[in-house]
Amino acid sequence: MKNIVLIGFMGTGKSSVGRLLAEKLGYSFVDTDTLIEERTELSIPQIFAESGEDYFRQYEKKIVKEVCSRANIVISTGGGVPMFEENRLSMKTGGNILICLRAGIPTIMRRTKGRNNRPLLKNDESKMQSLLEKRMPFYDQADFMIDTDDLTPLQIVNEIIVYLRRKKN
Ligand SMILES: Nc1ncnc2c1ncn2[C@@H]1O[C@H](COP(=O)(O)OP(=O)(O)O)[C@@H](O)[C@H]1O
Ligand SMILES: O=C(O)C1=C[C@@H](OP(=O)(O)O)[C@@H](O)[C@H](O)C1
Ligand SMILES: [Mg+2]
Repeated sequence: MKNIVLIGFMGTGKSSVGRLLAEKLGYSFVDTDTLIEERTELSIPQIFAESGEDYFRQYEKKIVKEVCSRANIVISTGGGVPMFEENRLSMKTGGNILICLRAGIPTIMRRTKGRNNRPLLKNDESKMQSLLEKRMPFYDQADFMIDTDDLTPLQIVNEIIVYLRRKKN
């Protein structure tokens, strides 16, 4: 069976929704950031600080390729993953289903405020807006998109399950 891959900007809920979706579907769950942290034994901010973003992106590409070639897993990606052609190819391999979670800037600010685990998020609304705009065309390549502003993680999971059932029939 194919994998279900969640993409989207930071704070849209990929990690939390992915875990819950996997539970509901009886699939395994992999979060690419968590796997990178486990393999390197470093936190994401430590990797950025010690080795730089380019090193992180190379490592991320290897991890994305590896997990996307597996089966029956829900994969939550980091927000930068769809920006790279190599990752887009890895994610589409074997007919994986790509689901994009969306949220507006106020929601993203609210959900990520007070956390310092995202080195690219500087609590600057206009920078966030321009990064989101730059990335939007790549997020839009997903098979299915959900606006998460007014939904709980459980409601989002239910919407995804309805979509998957409809797609199957
Ligand atoms: N639909 C939602 N409603 C309210 N809070 C949410 C929702 N989705 C995620 N969150 C919260 O927002 C924060 C960021 O979510 P996370 O899953 O880490 O996002 P991402 O992996 O996309 O960066 C977490 O504290 C999470 O509990
Ligand atoms: O958008 C990005 O470039 C990033 C998003 C983060 O993951 P989340 O989207 O899960 O926050 C993490 O991979 C890293 O901080 C870089
Ligand atoms: Mg995440």
